Amino acid sequence: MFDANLIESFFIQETPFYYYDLTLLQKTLSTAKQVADVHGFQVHYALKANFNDRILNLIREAGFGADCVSGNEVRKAIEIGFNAGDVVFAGVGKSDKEISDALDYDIFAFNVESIEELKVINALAADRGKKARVALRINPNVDAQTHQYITTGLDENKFGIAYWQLGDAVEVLGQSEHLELIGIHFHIGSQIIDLNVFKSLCVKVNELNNWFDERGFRLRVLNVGGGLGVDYHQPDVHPIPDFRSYFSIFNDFLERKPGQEVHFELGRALVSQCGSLISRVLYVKNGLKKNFLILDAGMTELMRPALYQAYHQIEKLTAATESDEEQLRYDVVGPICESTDCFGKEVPLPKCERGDLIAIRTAGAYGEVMASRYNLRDEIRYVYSPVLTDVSN
Ligand SMILES: Cc1ncc(COP(=O)(O)O)c(C=O)c1O
Ligand SMILES: N[C@@H](CCCC[NH3+])C(=O)O
Repeated sequence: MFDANLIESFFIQETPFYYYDLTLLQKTLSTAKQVADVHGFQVHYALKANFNDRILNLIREAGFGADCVSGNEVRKAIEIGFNAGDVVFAGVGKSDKEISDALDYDIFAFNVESIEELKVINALAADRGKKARVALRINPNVDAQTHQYITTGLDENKFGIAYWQLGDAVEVLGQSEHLELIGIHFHIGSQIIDLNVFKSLCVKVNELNNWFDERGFRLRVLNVGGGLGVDYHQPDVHPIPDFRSYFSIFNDFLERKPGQEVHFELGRALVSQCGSLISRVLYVKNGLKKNFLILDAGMTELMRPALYQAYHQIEKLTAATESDEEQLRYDVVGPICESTDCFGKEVPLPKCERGDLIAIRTAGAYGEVMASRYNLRDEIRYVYSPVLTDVSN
């Protein structure tokens, strides 16, 4: 990802910053879009993964819709130029104001997460003399086989409507003149690597699709959410996720009824690999038990390692003139006043010194967006590679 010229250009930048390879982003988007189109699938990009303006613009231009989790994300999507008719809004705690604004924008659909929320949307739509399109987010109790902190589709998770409440939900829908049920929605978790998990999801979606059909609801949309994982260990081997295998599973295992649309909400899979956090070594501290590499970036810039003990590949970016020397092992840490401010332990790296540049890879998703000002840190900066003019290259 980093050639000598690019690394030279990094040396004159103030660090830390996010580097976004927009060429890789465009290739990722066009691959995903082409494969989705083959099956007639629609993809809404989950803004929560990264809502950087340049990135959102490329995603909109590539023909994706937007999946939002807050009123501000809905507004952002509209400001960037996504059609309101391509915006969906999920979230367990939508406020009255967020719902009202989304109704005023006339978004495509609300993914509704509780029976109470159905009633609130109905009342707010009634105030406006409108009919709100809703999909029921159902918790299918499917184990996503991912980190327990990012599993969302188990009974113990707060997300979605439980099976046992579906009868009540249907009753409320029957009494709600200002709601139109357009579909069912699922999202079982994030960074899912075992694609068999999605087969299990399809089984549940098929059962529920039949359940609604038997009760006279002709669902227009089956929305299976996002969750496709990326290769954090070998970003250069798998810079683009295997969208072909992923979409094929849904093509093969989902039983679509005539006219039904299948929607996805991918976040991480589209934007992770195009982003890296670039940082400078401030100090090399040789302790009794460990060697520490103290960077000018910390958990405030990328909190995934501190929050989930997430692995990110760490690389020394060497100027063209330098030769690679002795390999050492370092605990790579930041300047924040927390012991969890650590990007990796015992990381094998060429010998480092003050001023060296370090890249923390696969940071395009849930990186910049989760940055904080803790310790009154600076606002995060970013640098972009040029965009491709011809995406087919
Ligand atoms: C409802 C919903 N849709 C889509 C996503 C995007 O997930 P991912 O980035 O794993 O594709 C999330 C985040 O987990 C989500 O909560
Ligand atoms: N923020 C998480 C994933 C949660 C996705 C949203 N439900 C991550 O960094 O992996």
